[in-house]
Parts: sequence; C-alpha cells; structure tokens
Amino acid sequence: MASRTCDLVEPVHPAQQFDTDALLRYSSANVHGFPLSPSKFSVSQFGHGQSNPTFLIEVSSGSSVQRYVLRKKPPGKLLQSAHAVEREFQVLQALGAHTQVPVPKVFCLCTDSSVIGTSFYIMEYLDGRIFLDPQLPGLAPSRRRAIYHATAAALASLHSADVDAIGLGRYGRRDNYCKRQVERWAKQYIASTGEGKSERNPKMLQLADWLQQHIPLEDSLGETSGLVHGDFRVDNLVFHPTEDKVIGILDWELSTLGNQMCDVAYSCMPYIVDAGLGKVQQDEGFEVTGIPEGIPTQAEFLAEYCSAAKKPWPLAQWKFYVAFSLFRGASIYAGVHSRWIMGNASGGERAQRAGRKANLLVETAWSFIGRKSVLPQHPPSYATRQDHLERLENESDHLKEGGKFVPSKKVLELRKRLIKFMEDHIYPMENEFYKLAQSTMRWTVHPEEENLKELAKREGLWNLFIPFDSAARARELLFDGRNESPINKSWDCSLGAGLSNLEYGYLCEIMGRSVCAPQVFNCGAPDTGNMEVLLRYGNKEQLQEWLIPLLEGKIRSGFAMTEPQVASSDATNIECSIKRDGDSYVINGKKWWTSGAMDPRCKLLIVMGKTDFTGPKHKQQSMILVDIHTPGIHIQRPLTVFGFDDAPHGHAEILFENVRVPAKNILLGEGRGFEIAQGRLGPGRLHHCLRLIGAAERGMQMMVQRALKRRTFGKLIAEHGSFLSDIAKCRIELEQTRLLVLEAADQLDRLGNKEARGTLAMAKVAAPNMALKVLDMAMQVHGAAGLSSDTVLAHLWATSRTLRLADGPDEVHLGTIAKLELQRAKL
Ligand SMILES: Cc1cc2nc3c(=O)[nH]c(=O)nc-3n(C[C@H](O)[C@H](O)[C@H](O)COP(=O)(O)OP(=O)(O)OC[C@H]3O[C@@H](n4cnc5c(N)ncnc54)[C@H](O)[C@@H]3O)c2cc1C
Repeated sequence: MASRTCDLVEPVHPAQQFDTDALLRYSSANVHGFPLSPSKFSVSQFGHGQSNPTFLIEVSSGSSVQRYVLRKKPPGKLLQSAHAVEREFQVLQALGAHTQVPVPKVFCLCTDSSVIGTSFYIMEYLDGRIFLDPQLPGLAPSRRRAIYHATAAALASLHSADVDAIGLGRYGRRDNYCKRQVERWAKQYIASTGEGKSERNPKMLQLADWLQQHIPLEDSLGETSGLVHGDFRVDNLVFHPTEDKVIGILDWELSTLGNQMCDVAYSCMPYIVDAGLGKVQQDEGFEVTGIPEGIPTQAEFLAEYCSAAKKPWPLAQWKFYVAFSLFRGASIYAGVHSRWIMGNASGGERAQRAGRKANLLVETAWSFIGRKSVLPQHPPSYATRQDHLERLENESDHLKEGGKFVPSKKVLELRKRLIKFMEDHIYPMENEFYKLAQSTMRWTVHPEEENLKELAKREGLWNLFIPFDSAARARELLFDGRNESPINKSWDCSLGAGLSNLEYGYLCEIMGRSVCAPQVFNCGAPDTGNMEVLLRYGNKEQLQEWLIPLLEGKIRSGFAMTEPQVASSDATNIECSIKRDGDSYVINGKKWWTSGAMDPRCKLLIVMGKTDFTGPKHKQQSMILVDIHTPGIHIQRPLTVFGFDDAPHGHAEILFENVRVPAKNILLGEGRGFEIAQGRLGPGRLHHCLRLIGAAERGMQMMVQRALKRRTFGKLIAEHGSFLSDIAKCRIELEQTRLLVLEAADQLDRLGNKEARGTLAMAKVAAPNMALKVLDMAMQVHGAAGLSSDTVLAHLWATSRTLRLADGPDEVHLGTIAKLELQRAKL
C-alpha cells in the first residue's frame, strides 16, 4: 500500500534537533505568505530514507494550517561535495520555474549556518502518496501498471529538460560521466574496504575493470547526456492522492549532468535485484521472483521510457548500465558496512547487512554480464500509447493492403478502441475476476465488472454483435419505425453499431482474447444468441419485457436445450414437455449444461421442449420464454469443465417441475422450435469461432513472450529449433482458420444461414481444433505454470475444448460438410 506523505513523519530525532524559534523568525521573513505570528508552529521529521534530513513544518494561524518542507545538511563535519542542499535548491528552482517536470516548488535557500546550524531550504509540502515497496502490494494490477507507466513518464520528463535553456548548463560535466563514476566508486570502495573495515571482494575490483573496458562510446561523446537525478526510484516519487500520476520527484542530492542511461538502469533495479536493506530474506528482483501482476516487464518499462524520452533502444549498452548500477550500489553498501564496523554508522542491523548486500550486488552484476541476451532485439511494440497506436496503424495497413477481407474505416476505429479498452481495463482485471471466481463468493459478480459495462457503454463498445438487419426489425417493432426511442434517446446505441456479421467478426476476435471480456461488452454467449432470437422472432411485447433489459445489460439469460438422458446433439431426441393448459404452458423435464443459469443476474431462460410428441419430427419442438424465478424451477447443481465451474456464470443442471408460464411467452408459435434453433445457431456458432481465433492469438502472444525470456539448457526457448518450427506451424494454422471463419461470416451476410451452413460447419470444426493446438503449445512453453491457474492459458484451453461439443459436436458438423460435398458431386 502507499503511504501518505503526512503519515511518514515522526518526532525530530534528538541528534537532529535545531533552533525552531530561529527557523520561525527566518521563515516569517523569507517565505512569501508564511504567517508572521502563527498560533501554532511545529516541526516533525520525515522518517523515510534521505541522507539530507527532511522536516515537516506545520504553521497554524486561525483555523488554517499551512505545511512546508525543510531540507538541510546533516549536522557535524561533512565532506565538502556531499549533502549539497544548495545544488538541490538550484535544480528544483530551475525545473519548477521553467519546465513541466513535477517537482515541489522551492521558497527560499538559507546558506547562513548561524540560523539553524547548517544550510537549508524550504519547499512546498506535497500531499500525496509514496510507494515504499516497488512491488506495490495491495494495489489492483491496473493501478500498478499505471504507477509504473507514470514513473517512466516522470523519468522521461526530467531527462527531456533542456538544461542550457533553464540555466543548468553548468550543473555538471556532460561527457565521460560513466568513466568518472566508475573511477570514483572504485576509489570509494577501496577506501572503505580492507583491514579493520569491510572485507574487500576481488570480484568487485574485476567488475571495476570490466566496466572501464566496456564504457559505451555514447558516454564519451555525451550523446546520452543531460540532467541526471542520481537516485531515481519509485519511493522518491510523490503520487497524487487519488490519481496515478507523479506530482513530485524528490531527493535530488545526487543530481548532476551526465549519462542519463545510468538513471534509467538504476530505475530498473527492482527487476534485477532487491537492493533494499530492509528485507532480510529476499534478494532477487522481479525477474526471478516473478513480476507482480500488472507491473510491466523490464523491457516494457524501458520501452515506455525510451518512447517518451525519444531515446534509442539500448540493446547493446544495457549490460553495461545495469552492471554499473549494481557496482555503484555495492560500493555504497561497502561504505555503510565499514562505517558500521568502525562504529560510526547509524542504521543498526540494516548497516550490518550492508556488507553481505554489497557482495550480492557484485555477484548479480557478474551473472547479468554473463547472460547471453539481456533485452529483446526490439522494444515490445505495445509499450506505449504511441507505439501502440502505430502498431494498430501497421495492422490496419496490413489489412488495407488488399485481399478479400478489408475492414471499413468505421470498423478499424472501433477495433482500435476495443484493443485499448482490453489493454486498459480487461487484462489488468483478469486475475481479480479469477480470484473471486475461486473464492467462497464465486457466485457473485465482481463490482468492477458492472463498472466496466457502464464504461463500455459510454465508449460505444456495447452490443456490437447486433447485425444491422436485426436491429432494423427491433427498431421497427419498438419505435414504430422511428430511428430512436421517443422516450429514451440512449436506446439507439443499445441496438449496436449497425455492423454486418463480418464487420463484427474483426471485433469479436479481439474480445475472445480474454474469457472475461465478452460479457463486459454485452457480447457474451449465451446472451447474444438469446438476444438474436428475440430480435428475430420475438413480438413487440416479448421485446419490451425481455429484450430491453438484456440489451441494457441489466439481466442475463440461459438457453436450455440439452438433456442428460438423451443424446442432445440430435435435438429431435429431447423429451422436455411444454403442455398447453388454458392461458399457460406447463413445463416438465430435466435440462443440463444451461450456461449462464447460475449467474445471480440471470432472469430469462429460453427453454426448448416438445409441445407435440406425435407430429412430424421437426415440428414437435417449441421454444418458450421462462422467468428463472418461476415456481417449479430447481437449479440442482453447477457442472464443471475440467474443474472450472465458470463462476459466476456457471453451467446448470435444472429440473422443471410443473413450471407454469404464460401462454404469451411462446416464441413464434408451437412447433417452430427447430426453425428458431437454426436461426440462432448461425451467428452464435460464428461468434464462438471468432472468439476462438482471439484465444489462439492470445496464446501465440504469451507463447512468444515466454520463449523470449525463459532459458533452458543455456538458450532462450525461442532459440531452440523445435520451438521455431512449432510456432511457425501454429501461425499457419491460425491464419488459415481466420480466413475460413471470415469467409463464413461473409457468406452468412451475403447468402444467409442456409447457404452458408457448409462453410459455417467447416469453421465450427476448424476453430476449436486450431485453438486447442495453439493453446496446448503455449501451455507447453510455459511448463508447469501453463497448466496452472496462474496464467489464462488453461482456462482458455478448457473453454476451447468445450466448443468441440457445445453448439454441436465436431462429428455433426463433419457430417454436414460431407453431405454437401456428396450432394455437389451428384449434381
Ligand atoms: C461448456 C458447455 C456449455 C454448454 N452450454 C449449453 C447451453 O447453454 N445450452 C444447452 O442446451 N446446451 C449446452 N451445452 C451442451 C452441448 O450443446 C451438448 O453437449 C452437445 O450438443 C452434445 O450433446 P450431448 O452432450 O448430449 O452429446 P451426445 O449427443 O450424446 O453426443 C455424444 C457424442 O456422440 C458422437 N456423435 C453424435 N452425433 C454424431 C454423428 N452424427 N456422427 C458421429 N458421431 C456422433 C459425438 O462424438 C458426440 O460427441 C454445453 C456443453 C458444454 C460442454
């Protein structure tokens, strides 16, 4: 959790006491707006970090309290160049006055040590949050990502300052920064180790030699030079109290001009090593312990920075910069440890640990240097909004370049928005949704899901599945032919964006990348199929009662056809009876695998049963709208798919016992059930196929990311020949299947359900089988983790597997394809 800046204060340390009356007199005279004779004046000390002691001043006059921060040199004899608060004041003043770099405003600098014993300056108090732990515990993944994003942006903003223009041109030497730094910290290490001090580690001296020999050329040329903070890490940043943006960069003690890539590598330390002295046990960085969910990878963080600061990807020099950061840290810790040995270090146990930590940093530096590769060849392309948009543009170019499937501008625009929504809101929440689905509260809805639904509505990403012709029919029935509801103007957008099945295809695929996504956009099964049934076959009253709340996302629904006691892939077998009795129908039977029926929001069941047991085979069935809360409906149990119960959505086994439903709830009329089922299944099957393409694409993406960072037998997985051939084959199958599915969507639009049935059947067989293959490969590359619930792969795989059965088993579709093939031959 974050600490509020005001919670980080404690009483002034006895050794740090100073004359507060003198401070009050000085402040009243020199700080603009400082009360002249305040009713209360108090000083407390910030406990966290800083070698320059920092204090909170609170002054009250009347009912108003003003807060300031004072930063001073420590008392006692000091090295001349150290603790230079004058330089801190200079840099803060220049940045505050001339740039947008987030820094506290400075009010005055006092170099007269007769006032409180040392030089000091007074600055603005920033009321905000400080994250002391770079793992950001207690934050939602999306917030963590935002914090790291803001951190990269803050670093880029300070590095972009034009030092000549803001009067900092002489704030330090710009060239040969690393050369000077390596010499300085090597000297310091030698001075603080040896007899009677911390034990000298020969590997540290070798490290200094290695660094001297590998100083990047850009360092001597001053190409990457500019303002350097010197201690840029997340706990030196103040974040806005509620928004994830940086409002102040603190602790400028080590700032100078020099090679900015040193700042960047230092800011990446949490990925490499736990450099803090606080924790006894943990030494490894995120790359070993696992990156806390939501925090970008090192490459992503670095790419965000490079893009924002307009810096090239530091592929060739990264080893040097990281090794240098570890080297500098080791030298500092050796100094702390020596002072502890000699009895003049504060920090107790922490200082005692510093010796071990110094050696750990040296070891880590050598193992980092020994790595074959430390960064991907290219920055991850989705690292920044700009890169992200460029990538989308490139994808669009690829789509624009020709071929049969060329999405319109409108679809591309929606696709862009959808991808952004997925990245900003869906992927970061996946784990939260899973956690709830595995808890004792699993049959409840995560409140964030409802929030995201509202957001999706506002962004125009709602009900996109509704084909324009179905929307036209609903408009006719609901609005008497007008374009929008006379009562509710927002209604029009509830009928989708006027897309064809093919156009929706490009979007549905994106939603399929996450099991959680479709319902957020009100595009999840079985609701889409059920809404489609109502849109096509419902009468006005039925639309008003059931379609409107479904379109608004206020209720959810289930489709109850399959029965345990009969082979339901042949729907003529079903036995559930729907018997007319006066103004009602009475339903008796047992259903199972009614998806969505466990959801607390589920209100409607579309039940398929027989109204006639003796008529022609395909005229016996009817469909009826049933309120799930009708007496006689007994939800008996949730079913599981390989252990996944898909809570809170669920797949229910349901007993219908003398369930009495108003006769007006029959859809289209008695005996029309088969006809409706055919109409429902076309687009529904297509949606499943499209989502499966998305699931496979996610698998590909995860597979590649894993292969590029996991090493086995001395190589990255991505460097093993067997992997290369497997991934290539996966890509081929995925692209083939995508074309087939888009072709089916196109035929559905142009030729209708009946004519498109062959291609739809092919797509329905090809898509789950392809997705299973790709996801299986992705799980393999992830090792045991791939089979766990720690990644989305196992769930995506399980969901894909069900689609070799749900909406008809493969064999039934293969039968359709073969039958059409033979028919053609006979013509
Ligand atoms: C996760 C999940 C969600 C589901 N959601 C729903 C839902 O919301 N609503 C709903 O009503 N149902 C749902 N179902 C049920 C699904 O539609 C049925 O399981 C499917 O239609 C097959 O019916 P069945 O299980 O009775 O298998 P059966 O009909 O008994 O078929 C078993 C096997 O027989 C073989 N077979 C069948 N026909 C042929 C043939 N012509 N040629 C050769 N072999 C053949 C196949 O191998 C087939 O898999 C869901 C199923 C799952 C797994």
